[in-house]
Amino acid sequence: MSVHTKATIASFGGKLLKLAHNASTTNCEMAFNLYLPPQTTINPLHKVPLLIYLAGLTCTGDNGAEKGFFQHAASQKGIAILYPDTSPRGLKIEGEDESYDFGSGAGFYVDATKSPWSKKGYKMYSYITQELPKTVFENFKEIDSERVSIFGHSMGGHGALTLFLKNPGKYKSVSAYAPIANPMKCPWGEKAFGGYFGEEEKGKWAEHDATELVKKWKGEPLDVLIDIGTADNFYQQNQLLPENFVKAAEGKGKVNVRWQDGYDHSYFTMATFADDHVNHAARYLLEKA
Ligand SMILES: N[C@@H](CCC(=O)N[C@@H](CSC=O)C(=O)NCC(=O)O)C(=O)O
Repeated sequence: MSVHTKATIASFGGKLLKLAHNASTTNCEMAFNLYLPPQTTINPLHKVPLLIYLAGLTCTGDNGAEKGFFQHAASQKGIAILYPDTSPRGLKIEGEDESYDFGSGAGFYVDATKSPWSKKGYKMYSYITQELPKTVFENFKEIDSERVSIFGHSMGGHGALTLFLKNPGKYKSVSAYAPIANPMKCPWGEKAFGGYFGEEEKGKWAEHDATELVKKWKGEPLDVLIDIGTADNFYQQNQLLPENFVKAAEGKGKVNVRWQDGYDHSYFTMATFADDHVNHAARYLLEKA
């Protein structure tokens, strides 16, 4: 599947590409950003690994690319970063654009099973795990499809944790900022899972809940980095529930939750700790690969 380039922007010696393609899973054109580090132009035969950043509610692929500051360390380490959108767009579903936490900008990285969302294209799990990476690897031969990691923020932190836990071995590492760690138990998750799966389908909800998934984890010992600000208003409103994830992950490896004093839910937090998250992925994409 071809992609078209809307802009090429120099960034930390590499280039940030603003791209779009027609996606069959989501039934619409999807915009995304891709950062190619300088190593890809210095030696075109040198393949670089890929780090996928999943953004939160209301975001597009632009938020992380423009405010996350991830290109700084990615440029030094020689890692490409993929910034997908957070939902399909413009599917003409009633209610699609009515609220910030459901529909447009709030795909929750799941494949909806409830109509009309399921029929129209709300299939962000398939899009992120299959169609988008396939498109990227076909069009950018300088990226190594065997070395992929994932991280994200808030709804995207939920996406990163669940995609990692549901696909042992597919991603070399995972980290998250302020993830929605137990969506079955918080207002954001209840609304999204009720809408995309149906209120009664609690078994389906559990298939996309990081706290439920980690209880069943049988893969390699975990090494998860999580940053949360002590001034995060959504943590204070019980939308994130990281303690539930930490408890459920006992005996499954390391879950390093760093409480960052005075930091909030915003991209100032992502930017401040960006190098740590890219370096966490780099340990698995470069050193342990
Ligand atoms: N509009 C909402 C808050 C929306 C919000 O804060 N979104 C966060 C992600 S929240 C979890 O997924 C975000 O990253 N926003 C984009 C940004 O650039 O900050 C409200 O009014 O509460």
